[in-house]
Amino acid sequence: EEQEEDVLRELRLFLRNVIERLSLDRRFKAFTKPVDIEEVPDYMTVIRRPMDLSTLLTNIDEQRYVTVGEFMNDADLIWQNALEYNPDSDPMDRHIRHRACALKDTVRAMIRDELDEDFERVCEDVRESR
Ligand SMILES: O=C(C1CCC1)N1C[C@@H]2C[C@H]3C[C@@H](O)[C@@H](O)[C@]2(C1)O3
Repeated sequence: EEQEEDVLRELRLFLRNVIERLSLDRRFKAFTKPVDIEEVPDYMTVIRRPMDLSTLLTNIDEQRYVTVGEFMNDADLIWQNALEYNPDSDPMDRHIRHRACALKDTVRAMIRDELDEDFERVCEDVRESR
């Protein structure tokens, strides 16, 4: 009912704000758009579920996330894929993995610091009711 739509609208606003702030952080520029498969032809053979900040934003607007947990499952793909595709000891891979770890920690800190537990519980109740 209306109250459910109010909760989901507030969730979308919170998640868009998280992505906006991540996208402004220069460390995370490589995560803002899908990996260019012309530039990296084998990427799709290694990474089954590509993800990036712009795709997260599209998913929010398409109302795919009813809980923060569902959003986190996709957000985690961004850094997990980066660690998987860039595992080598060369400086470029290490640089990407450092930024991937920073992205992981930054998202978790934002959620821990800014998401009310009771609000997430209401979102989970909405999910269970559907
Ligand atoms: O994994 C990634 C992105 C970095 C975080 C996501 N890429 C795979 C390629 C390997 C490395 C160097 C360039 O070839 C560039 O195309 C990529 C992009 O970085």
